[in-house]
Amino acid sequence: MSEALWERCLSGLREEFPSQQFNTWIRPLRLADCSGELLVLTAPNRFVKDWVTDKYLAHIRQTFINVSGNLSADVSIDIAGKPMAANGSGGFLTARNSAMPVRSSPPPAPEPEPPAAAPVTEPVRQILFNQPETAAVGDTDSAAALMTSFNENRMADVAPTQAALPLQEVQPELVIEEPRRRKSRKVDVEGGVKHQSNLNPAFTFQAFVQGKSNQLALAAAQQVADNPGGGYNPLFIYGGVGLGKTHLMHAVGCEMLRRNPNARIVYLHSERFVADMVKALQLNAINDFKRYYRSVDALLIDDIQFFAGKERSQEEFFHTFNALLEGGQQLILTSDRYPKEISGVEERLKSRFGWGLTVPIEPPELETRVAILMKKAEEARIRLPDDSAFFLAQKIRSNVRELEGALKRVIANAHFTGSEINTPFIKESLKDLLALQDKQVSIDNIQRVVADYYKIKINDLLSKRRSRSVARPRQVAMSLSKELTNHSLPEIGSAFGGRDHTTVLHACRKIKELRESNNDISEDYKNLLRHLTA
Ligand SMILES: Nc1ncnc2c1ncn2[C@@H]1O[C@H](COP(=O)(O)OP(=O)(O)OP(=O)(O)O)[C@@H](O)[C@H]1O
Repeated sequence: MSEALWERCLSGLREEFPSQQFNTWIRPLRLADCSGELLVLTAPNRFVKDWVTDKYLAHIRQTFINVSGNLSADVSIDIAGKPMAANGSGGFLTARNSAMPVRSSPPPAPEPEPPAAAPVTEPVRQILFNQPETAAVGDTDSAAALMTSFNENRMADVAPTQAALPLQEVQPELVIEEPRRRKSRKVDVEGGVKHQSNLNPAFTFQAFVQGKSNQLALAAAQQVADNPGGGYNPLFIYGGVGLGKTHLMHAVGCEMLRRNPNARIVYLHSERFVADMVKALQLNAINDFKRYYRSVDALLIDDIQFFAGKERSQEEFFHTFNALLEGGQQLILTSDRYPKEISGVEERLKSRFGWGLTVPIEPPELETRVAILMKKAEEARIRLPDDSAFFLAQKIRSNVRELEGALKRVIANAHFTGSEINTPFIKESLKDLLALQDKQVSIDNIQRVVADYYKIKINDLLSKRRSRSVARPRQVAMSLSKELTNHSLPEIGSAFGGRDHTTVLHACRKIKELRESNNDISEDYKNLLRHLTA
């Protein structure tokens, strides 16, 4: 009975929350008890408990009151620490202790330790790394030789060779003329393996601007930096391009290194992991590869979606992942989408991605974009008037990388021409970019075209009317706005008569569903898309 009540609450909550929020916060909750008026839930760890209590408890309580019909019903949330009610959905189970990540399936048997590695032979060294035997790698330690070289190879595409710099000596700064370089930092560890962190010392927590769109990801990253290998392992950050995932991941690594300069932290892009593995396989050096990646304190892998379709790499990563988790070493992963939505990646990996904490990062809203610009200007030691920051933030909405790129262009122009930065100067410096932005489809334009197409008034789209003849075109227009513009869900909601972002999300889902099941809607949508993007 109590389970049925909780299931009904869950269905209600699933309808009300965007899937991201539901999957991250509500789904991991487990029913512990439901006696009379009190629904007792457990959260997999303190972070989830605190966040849900703060943000969602009132909502859950209201839903419980609605489904139970008991006006004085209450909800409490505890941290999972005892066996919980059986419930197959979601990715959490109680782990060794309440602070540990919780698991959806029994942990896999640990893989046997790789046998002692054979030395890297001279031909191998030369073929792979183009290095003579005298290269500065430990000749007697093949793992060190191989992996140092892997990393030197890796660094070749991102940075010229540089002496390692102590982190605290590096001031974050906005480099105008040249993209900022990553500093490589070699760390000696037992067995002689040298790790190169590849961390960008400019990507710190201090340099990261907090906003509504990223506060959760930032809070989670700070928790991980405070307690690496603890309860939030792996930390999985997902969201669109240029929104700060890599920055946050580096910030954790930088903070860990600041606290413990001997920490072995390795950052790499997933494609590099694949490339290294392929090389290791070709050279019969896979055991060195395994030993290297399993001997880190923290492994940070960016854009994990690039593992899609690469089965052998997934297999290797799967074992590395398990070994690191078993060893209490921290994993941080990023992806452009929610783990379960990454296609071409094995289910067992996807489910493991959700064992720790999965947090979204969203496009920043206007205020955050302005704050980011002010911060970047401050770092570059230039004066950016408020109205100019506001103007730029209004014009460039897509992502932070583009925003930063636009500011860099303005700064460079000002530098070369000796001009003062103000709004007219920005307009002049970015006229090509701004013209392109203006050509992009706007919500206004979408509303006008959709209203014309369905022969209704624009005001109807913005009104509260719910008749099918108006509600459906409104949903189509919302869905097109999501697809064709860079506006966030709340921004779209507000452009449609001040609606909530959940209404927009519901509209997008509904239209997606209808386009698959209803030929008329599918045809209408295609026509409108064609018209708007012609
Ligand atoms: N909140 C923020 N505060 C300050 N800088 C930010 C913020 N968010 C993003 N940035 C900056 O924007 C740029 C792009 O961020 P980053 O590379 O982390 O994006 P990403 O989400 O990893 O993108 P991709 O998916 O393309 O790898 C970086 O220079 C980063 O410092």
